[in-house]
Amino acid sequence: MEFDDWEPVYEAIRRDFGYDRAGDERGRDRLASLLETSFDPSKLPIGPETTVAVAGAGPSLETDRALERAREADVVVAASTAVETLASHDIASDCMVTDLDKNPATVKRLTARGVPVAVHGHGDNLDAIRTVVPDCNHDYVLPTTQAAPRGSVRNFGGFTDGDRAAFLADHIGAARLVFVGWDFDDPTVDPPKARKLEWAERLLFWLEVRRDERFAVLDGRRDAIETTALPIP
Ligand SMILES: Nc1ncnc2c1ncn2[C@@H]1O[C@H](COP(=O)(O)OP(=O)(O)OP(=O)(O)O)[C@@H](O)[C@H]1O
Ligand SMILES: Nc1nc2c(c(=O)[nH]1)N=C(CO)CN2
Repeated sequence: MEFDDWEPVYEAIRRDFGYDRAGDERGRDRLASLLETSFDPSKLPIGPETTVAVAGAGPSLETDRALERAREADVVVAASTAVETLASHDIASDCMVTDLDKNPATVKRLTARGVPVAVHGHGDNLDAIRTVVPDCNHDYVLPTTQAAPRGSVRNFGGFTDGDRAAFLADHIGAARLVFVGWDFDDPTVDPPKARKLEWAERLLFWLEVRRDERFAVLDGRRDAIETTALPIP
């Protein structure tokens, strides 16, 4: 995903949530100032033959079906707390994607063990960046932004941790994406999180159109997805 393609969608998200672009750029610049280099995403074992399980943190992640599909995948890219849920079932994540708002100890531990973590900087996690990133093994931190990329900080597209995981796997050239632990209609989430999940759903729809793939997680939902903000013909 080139930033030019992402930018109009980012603008729509930013307007919807009232995020300040300058704030997101501060998040990006804080990451850039702490990290001169980035983990090279092409080192992830993802390629044209690879099925990637993109794990979200919805309650369905602990169902037998979801765990089985995560085990069957070649590679697991997990969003935020999905890493611990999978680990509690002896499933290791090959990469974590996070904006550091829930489980910083996991971020530090994974990077220390050589598991890459895509750390997202935005206008509302400046303190977390300052307190967590210096304690990570920088060789395994992949800094990301939703604003324009700069220095070591990349933008692969995506907004919530889970859909950014999907855009990252897409960028590296995954053959197939399967989604586990995705519950768009989860009644246990608060209204702001529900709105974020609405955007996540739109973004996954955009991604499947771009990839010319059909994500089963969207089956039965496509007709109701609001697509006006998406550059879909
Ligand atoms: N029902 C759900 N509840 C939470 N996350 C979900 C759900 N369904 C899908 N997801 C995906 O799982 C990701 C990880 O969720 P989690 O609640 O652990 O992290 P988070 O740090 O609050 O996420 P974010 O900061 O992106 O909102 C979400 O970003 C979202 O993309
Ligand atoms: N400025 C800003 N950007 C974000 C935020 C957020 O709370 N503020 N949350 C995200 C995923 O939860 C992704 N991006």
